Parts: sequence; C-alpha cells; structure tokens
Amino acid sequence: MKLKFTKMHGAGNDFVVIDGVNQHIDFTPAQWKLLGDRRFGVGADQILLVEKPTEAGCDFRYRIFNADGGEVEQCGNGSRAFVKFVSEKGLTDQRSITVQTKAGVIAPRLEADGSITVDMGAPILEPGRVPFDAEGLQGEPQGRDTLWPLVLELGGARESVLISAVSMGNPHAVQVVDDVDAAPVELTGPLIEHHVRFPNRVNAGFMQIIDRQHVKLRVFERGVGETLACGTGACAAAVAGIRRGLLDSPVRIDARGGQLSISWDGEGQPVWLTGPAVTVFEGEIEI
Ligand SMILES: N[C@@H](CCC[C@H](N)C(=O)O)C(=O)O
Repeated sequence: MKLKFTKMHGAGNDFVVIDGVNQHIDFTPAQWKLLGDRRFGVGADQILLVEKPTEAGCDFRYRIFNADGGEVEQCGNGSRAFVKFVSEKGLTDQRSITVQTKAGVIAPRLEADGSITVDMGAPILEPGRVPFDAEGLQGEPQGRDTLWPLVLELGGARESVLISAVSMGNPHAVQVVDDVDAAPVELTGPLIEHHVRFPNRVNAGFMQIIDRQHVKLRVFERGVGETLACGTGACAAAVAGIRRGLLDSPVRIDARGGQLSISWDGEGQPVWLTGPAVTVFEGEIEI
C-alpha cells in the first residue's frame, strides 16, 4: 500500500505520524521498524499512530512504536506532535483533547503562542509497579523510596549506580551525574536498558543539576538509543529530583535538541510537560 505520513519532531525527538482514522493500518513489527529505519525507510525515533478511541470519553487513541518496532506505553514529546497533527489535519477543531494511550488517558492542549502543554498523569513511584523487579534488588533503597543501587558489569568490573525508578506509564531509571556531556551514556545506557532488574527494559536518564530549577538531561531510550530529547524522561527526571529534595517545580530541562518545562506538585498529582512540536514534511511510502 501507499502510506501517507507526516514527519514531525519535538525538541529533536523525531516522529513519523500516521493518520489511522482515515486509513486502515495494521502493520507487523517489521513494518513499524522499516518506517523508523533511517536508511531503508523514513527514519524516526518513534512512529505515532492516530486512531479512533475505543474508550468512552476520549477524542482519539494514540499508539506508539519505537524504532525497533516494539509498541510502548507512552511518549511525551510525541503527545505534543499528536495534538498539532490532529489540529493541522482537521481531525478536530478542539485545542484541548483527551487521548487514550496504553498507559491511561493524557490531555494535551495547544496554547495560543503555539507551544503545547500536556497533562501526563501522575507518576508511579512504587518499584513493583514501574515495572521494576523489586524482588531481585540488591541492597536496600537509599533515602527516599524510589532510589535504588543498580550493579552494572563493566568489562569484568562491577560498578554500582544509584537510580530513581519512576514510571510515567513507561519505565525510567534516572541517575544524577556531575557532567552530563562527559557521562558514559553510550556505554552504560544499553547495560541499564537491558538490566535484569527491568524485565520490560527501561529508559536510562542521565541528569546534571545546574540549579534547583534547571537541569541538563540525556536519555538513552529503550528500543531506540540516545535521542535528542525524551519527554517522559524529562518528566521522570524532574519527579526524581523533586522527590530527592534536589529540585523545585517548575523545572527547566535542557536536552540536546531543545528545551522542555516540567511542573509537578508532588505525590498523586499530574506531571505537566510543556515544549515545542514542529511539522517537518509530508511524505508517502510504499509499504
Ligand atoms: N521519546 C519518548 C519516549 C518513547 C518511548 C520510550 N522509548 C520507551 O520505550 O518507553 C518521550 O518523549 O517520552
């Protein structure tokens, strides 16, 4: 079939976005992977599918596929691209929409200045629900209840890193580093992603604290590798920092591809994500 798509990005986290309301889409993991392939396909960190909702009270259903072809629960930067897409394509005239995801309902809103704010829902902080293998943890949680030692095998040597396990519907392991530009993201990112403690794998965040309301962040994303920005990673980092008493809301997050802003009023409260969404081009591919 000839598939129409839109290429978009949010702070450099890039997406192929597909209208599944007006086209019938039922791809295999290999086809999703091909769309994400930068050499043989279109190329993207995630492929986003817009569908009619199956849940009452929602305007749309939002499905997310990583570049490796696997379907995942949530994508924060993608949710901003999503609301811009449905507005530009005339699929809705509402500026605020409710969106069904694998991880629950989120509520993105298109602001008058073109920026987009998303209610990403409340973070999940209990390790057993992250998903995180709480049974197999080595040692006790240190400090606040989300901080855990994680032992990595590095070329025969063992290194312990302290991570905060935070779920934004999808799993994140966030660590604080002194210098994010020098952090071994490419080396330890894959080890953390595939660590035995994370049965569903995990997104690995590396956060440098600049001051109490400003951090620099890099994320090695599950199913992708390092991306230029990760929206749920930014939410998880801000939540982890606030919980550890290192940060105050709102937090400015500098990612390599752009700036995001996160607000969170504490346990049980939703996390608010604000940032850009950009349409790059329209295309068509035989698939
Ligand atoms: N880039 C995303 C996160 C996409 C999903 C993630 N790689 C996962 O596997 O959970 C974002 O902006 O949140």
